[in-house]
Amino acid sequence: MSPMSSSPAPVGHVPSDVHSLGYVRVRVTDPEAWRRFAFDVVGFAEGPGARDGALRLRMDERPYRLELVPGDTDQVLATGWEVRDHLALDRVRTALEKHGTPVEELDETACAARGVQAALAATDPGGTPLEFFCGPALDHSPVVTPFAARFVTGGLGLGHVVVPVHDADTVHAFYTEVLGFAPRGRMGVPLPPEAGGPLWVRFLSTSRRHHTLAVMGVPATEPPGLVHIMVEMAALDDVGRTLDRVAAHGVPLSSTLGRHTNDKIVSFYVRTPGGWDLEVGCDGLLVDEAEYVAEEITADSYWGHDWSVGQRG
Ligand SMILES: Cc1ccc(O)c(O)c1CC[C@@H]1C(=O)CC[C@]2(C)C(=O)CC[C@@H]12
Ligand SMILES: [Fe+2]
Repeated sequence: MSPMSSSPAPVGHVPSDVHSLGYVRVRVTDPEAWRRFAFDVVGFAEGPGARDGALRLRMDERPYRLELVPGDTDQVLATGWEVRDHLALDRVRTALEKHGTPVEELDETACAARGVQAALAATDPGGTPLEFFCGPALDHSPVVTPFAARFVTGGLGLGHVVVPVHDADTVHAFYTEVLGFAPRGRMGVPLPPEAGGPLWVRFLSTSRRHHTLAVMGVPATEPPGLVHIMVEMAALDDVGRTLDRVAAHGVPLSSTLGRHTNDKIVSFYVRTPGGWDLEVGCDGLLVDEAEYVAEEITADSYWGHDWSVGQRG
């Protein structure tokens, strides 16, 4: 490009080497319950290439976006952050090392098991296990989901993940200052007076998706280390039909349908067999970074999202 040409930064550009939430790997104690939940209730496609009894939930041209590994705890194994290429992966490694975060390079076997060219493993200051990877091997066969729902992924990644953290400020600083995530605002969740001040949820992203990560400040973290994972479907009818199947199968809801005030997503939350929630949504906002400022939302939703449904017997 000639030095005279001034091409504006693309709308929504966040200057981070982290491109998107590429995958999440979770250990699960009940793979059979997960099989029914994933394929008969939610309607993921089954992805190819799973090893050792793992389940691969496919949403798009990736062999999986969620990988469920059988084991004796329900626990997040890795949030998998995708970078553009091996050069970006090197820069991420340098940034982590400079910050003093130990980084481990995944060997060829581990990369082959994940279907990626190269990957690093680290742990964030809140204790969430991280992987950074580049070069995902694609599956070009048609994405045939059981109920014909289509998922919104692509450059926006799989959706978002919310993790519980003890020290939200330190974790927020790690993602913003070390990894270049853009702050996308916060919300204070009121607690009963005896519990002290509000519980803060802070939102972050590397793309036009309003948030790909949120950290929820809690007094103490414990497994599964996940509050929820959000997946976005292409149409309200996909979400509505999924809600019908949740009811038909008697799977417990954690929250009714509603529209969030920050990412504008219309979603509901359903309890997974892993003891954390899956948020199924549609109609997410595409942030224009040129216009955006980090805001504080003072209600989680414009309407709906009745969380008391999850507390009922
Ligand atoms: C507030 C909000 C905006 C966008 C989202 O995608 C989203 O998941 C939320 C809700 C975050 C948060 C939660 O996940 C656990 C239960 C919480 C703390 C509530 O009880 C209200 C806000 C909820
Ligand atoms: Fe969410």
